[in-house]
Amino acid sequence: MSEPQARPKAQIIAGKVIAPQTIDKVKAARETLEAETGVKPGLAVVIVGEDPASQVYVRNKGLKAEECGFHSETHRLPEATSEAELLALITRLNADPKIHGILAQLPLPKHISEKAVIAAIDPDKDVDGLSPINVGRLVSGLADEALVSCTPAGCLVMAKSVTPDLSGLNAVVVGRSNIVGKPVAHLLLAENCTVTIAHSRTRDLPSVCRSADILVAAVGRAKMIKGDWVKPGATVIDVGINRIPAPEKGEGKTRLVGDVDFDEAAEVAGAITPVPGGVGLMTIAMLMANTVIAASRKAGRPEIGAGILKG
Ligand SMILES: Nc1nc2c(c(=O)[nH]1)N[C@@H](CN(C=O)c1ccc(C(=O)N[C@@H](CCC(=O)O)C(=O)O)cc1)CN2
Ligand SMILES: [Mg+2]
Repeated sequence: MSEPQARPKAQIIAGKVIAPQTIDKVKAARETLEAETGVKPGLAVVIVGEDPASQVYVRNKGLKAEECGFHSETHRLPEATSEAELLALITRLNADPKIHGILAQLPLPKHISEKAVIAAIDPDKDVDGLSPINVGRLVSGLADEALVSCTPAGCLVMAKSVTPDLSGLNAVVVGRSNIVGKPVAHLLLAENCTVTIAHSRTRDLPSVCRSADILVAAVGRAKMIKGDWVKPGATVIDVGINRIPAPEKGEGKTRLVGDVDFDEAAEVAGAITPVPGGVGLMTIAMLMANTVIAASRKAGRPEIGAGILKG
């Protein structure tokens, strides 16, 4: 009898491959929408203050919107902007027919309520999918009306790139944040997965994780999920972005790692997203998708935007 073959290492679900595929679909849908209705999707990004990382994300969102052929506006407001001034801008953008998507880059300065700002955005223009109305639509299964937040939506695209039909699979989501854990759990439920949301009080977390065909890690704790927590052949989606010391790169240097111990998990999983270069790269692609989805609904042609997330 021949020796059994060593199991190959996990397939890498690469954001640098899947995000451009999503952007290609966005561009095609934008072209169809404009050719058939004359509507050009418009995205308004609002940033308050000088946070350097936020500046980079906002610049990348504007550049990507231009690359997709959108009308793109970036509103840069000083740190001292009052909540009332920001709300007045949101009101103007809500009423502007050129604008189909509005987002306020987070975090906002401490003197401004993020909750109040997000709630002020017209839910049909809330391309971050963070408003209570859009969360409610998602939970109620109103997929045709909801705008789904970008990181959870990106997780789903990545999981479906490996297993297009998730129906009946066991999904475990580690983390119960409003921004990732809860929405990703509802997206998986809508795909007919059997979903468990695990969190800091979950008993025997390793064995709960080992029950997962789809394991989503969104806790914000570096390398918490070990290789022997992963079911052989499972798909692992790592949402964590944690900066840790990297003395091997030199004194004071750091590197990014996920919530999953990648080297261990990749020996066991069937497929896994890396950090960096995984889910993070999908966030801006899904924002572009949501902008076309919002514009095509407004133009009375929802199927054009909906096509981006099919097949
Ligand atoms: N209004 C919003 N604010 C914020 C969001 C958001 O979705 N909407 N998310 C983050 C910031 N963000 C986009 O805004 C974002 C974060 C990370 C990445 C990304 O590509 N990460 C890379 C690693 C990048 C690195 O090397 O530092 C990766 O994971 O590979 C994109 C967008 C908070 N604010
Ligand atoms: Mg605040």
